[in-house]
Amino acid sequence: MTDDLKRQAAEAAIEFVEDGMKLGLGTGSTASWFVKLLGEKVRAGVNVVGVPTSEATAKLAQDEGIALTSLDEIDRLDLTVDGADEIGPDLALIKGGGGALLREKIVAAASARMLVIADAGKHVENLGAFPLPIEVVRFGKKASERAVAELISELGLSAELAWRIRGGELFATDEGHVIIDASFGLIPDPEALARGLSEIPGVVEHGLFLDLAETALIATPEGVKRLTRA
Ligand SMILES: O=C[C@H](O)[C@H](O)[C@H](O)COP(=O)(O)O
Repeated sequence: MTDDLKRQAAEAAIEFVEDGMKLGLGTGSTASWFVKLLGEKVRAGVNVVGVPTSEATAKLAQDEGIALTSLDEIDRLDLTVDGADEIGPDLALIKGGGGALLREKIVAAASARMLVIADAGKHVENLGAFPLPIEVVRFGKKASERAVAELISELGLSAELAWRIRGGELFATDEGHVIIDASFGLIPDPEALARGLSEIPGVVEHGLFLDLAETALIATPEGVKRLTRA
């Protein structure tokens, strides 16, 4: 059921693709549907070029026969289509459940437009039930963790911090960094938290995507809802 909804959101996003576009290609199970459907469009003759937001998406796009480039080769992307872990008020997002947040944010910021696609379960009244990914460099990672904890307490919040582990090892992002997952339950002021996290030297990026998504396509059992940021 959820997978069906993810596919429906991706199908709706395909309608935004025009011949000649430079596209940011998101990461995750929902964005993968978009990449697969884009592959069908390419095989049907539509000419696009993509910038993938992860090694996994690069591999999938290559398998689908989608031409790829990098942000070093082009000036600007027309459109980025990506999934999210949570979509809150004003299309504020939590992303990074798959660890691709850094490249995803760079690609979204280089795009004229970011379109986020999701099943209805991701649409929330307030951000924070999904643990917020915070990407830190390996050097001094314990000091970075302490700085994150201090910031959280200065902001009057509380959160459980956990290093992301996969296969018994610290999870490594495509850029070789590690991730702290911060379980807040509720993030009452995402802007203040985002600002504070960005000021910590060892924090490379965090999963709060604020003022980036312009449109959301949310697939519900009653059809795909389109939300636009005011
Ligand atoms: O790092 C991963 C990305 O931010 C994903 O877009 C996000 O986790 C949503 O993934 P999914 O569509 O698999 O739920």
